[in-house]
Amino acid sequence: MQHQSQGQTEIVNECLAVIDKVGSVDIQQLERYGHCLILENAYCRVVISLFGGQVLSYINKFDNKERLWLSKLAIFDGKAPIRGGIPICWPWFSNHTTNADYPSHGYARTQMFRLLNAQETASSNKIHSTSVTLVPSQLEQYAYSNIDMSLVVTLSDRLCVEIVSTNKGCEAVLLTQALHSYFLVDDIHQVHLSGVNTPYDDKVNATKNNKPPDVYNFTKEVDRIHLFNHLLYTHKQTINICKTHAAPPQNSQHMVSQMIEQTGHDATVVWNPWVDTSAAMKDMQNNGYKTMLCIEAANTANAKKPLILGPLQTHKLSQTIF
Ligand SMILES: O=P(O)(O)OC[C@H]1O[C@H](O)[C@H](O)[C@@H](O)[C@@H]1O
Repeated sequence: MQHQSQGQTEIVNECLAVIDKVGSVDIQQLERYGHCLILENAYCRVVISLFGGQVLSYINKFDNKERLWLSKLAIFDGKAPIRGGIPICWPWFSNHTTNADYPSHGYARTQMFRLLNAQETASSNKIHSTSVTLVPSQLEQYAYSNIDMSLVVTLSDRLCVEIVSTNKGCEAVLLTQALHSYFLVDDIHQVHLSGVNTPYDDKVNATKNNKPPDVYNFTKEVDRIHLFNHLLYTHKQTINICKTHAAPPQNSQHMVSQMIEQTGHDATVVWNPWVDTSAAMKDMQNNGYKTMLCIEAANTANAKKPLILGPLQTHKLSQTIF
């Protein structure tokens, strides 16, 4: 359990004031996770840790199944990044491009977030949605103070997570980032992906521009950055995680177990650490890799033309999970 500092008490009190009249949002101190926002409506329930603004659980009441994987050995000490759910990698993805001493995947995932706003709206199809806007509590670190970031989590009959970044300075800034979602799967050996079909850079063997697989299944460690050429960031990509029933072969049947949509990205990262890398991670069980698959909406430095945020420009990166 996290130790509660004075800063945290302020953050929690602020949350209470913001959600005062919003019935579908609650704040609770959960046994293992610490302070979390809970959004619940007739269709779905989501749990968001104030540490890292990280979604930890998302259940769609359509089938009452958990969609996200959270490591049984995840560390909740208020310092280390939490292994699982939807970590927010911002304002850089992977290693920092110029400073090797900076932490991997940025600093948003290891700080407390404040709740700025919570609201309920009825949309045209009568599905009520609840939306919360969170912001990192400390933006001044690592010379990124000129970029404002907010995290907008919207729950309707689906979950949408969006990172909104605005450059309020007068110099252009390279922005790399990811919604590093860990999806829960029954058995990675019986999973294949559809909709991820652009060439990829392979971080496992450091090769570039590899042809995407015809049948995207999993038999070894995978750490791939699939790149797009579009530069307008308006392209909506639909990805399906499918369950493969391969026996007997003549009756092969593929079932979609998870649909994901993403926009604002120039890459989709697909990661499964497999046996050895799982075993080497202290916050992952040895067999943890069997029930997880990361599908990440990302902007990466691998892009032909990486995302440069000009003065007063805003960029939105989003992932919707059904
Ligand atoms: O262990 P973390 O810092 O959370 O990173 C976990 C993984 O994130 C991404 O998917 C990267 O492509 C991987 O190379 C990395 O191992």
